[in-house]
Amino acid sequence: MKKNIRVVAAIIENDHNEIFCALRSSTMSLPNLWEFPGGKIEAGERVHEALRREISEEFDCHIQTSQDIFMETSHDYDTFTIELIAIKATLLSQTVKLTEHAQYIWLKRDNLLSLNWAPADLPIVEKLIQEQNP
Ligand SMILES: Nc1nc2c([nH]c(=O)n2[C@H]2C[C@H](O)[C@@H](COP(=O)(O)OP(=O)(O)OP(=O)(O)O)O2)c(=O)[nH]1
Repeated sequence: MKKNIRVVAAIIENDHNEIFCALRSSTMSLPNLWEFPGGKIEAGERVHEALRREISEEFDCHIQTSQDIFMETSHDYDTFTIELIAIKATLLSQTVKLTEHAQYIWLKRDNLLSLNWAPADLPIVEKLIQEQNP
């Protein structure tokens, strides 16, 4: 049976309505694909707590998370099934430092589909675009 992983990801939006997108590096799993930053929820960890920890580890910065879950989606990859939980957030820090990712970019919703996203993220991207063009 395939492994099931629970991953939490942040939809970080700035004052210009741009969203933070992160490029997985060539040495990470799902290399060279774009994602919403986050990572696996550890045993016994609360979802929001896991998200703040992952963002701090991967981008050396702090976020404020929304209480609500924006979207929960699941996707079957070849070797595992992902349950992906997306939560909106804002950046509290002035700077972001990449510790694992290859790159990041702030994009308006209209431009999100120009990136090559991890397949599990596409329903989230689509919901974000619909939010603006209901
Ligand atoms: N963080 C994140 N991971 C995603 C997204 N979409 C998606 O398919 N994934 C996949 C990529 C990875 O296979 C998995 C998350 O694992 P990870 O490697 O980023 O998490 P982690 O930092 O906890 O992992 P680890 O290296 O400590 O084992 O979920 C997304 O939007 N954000």
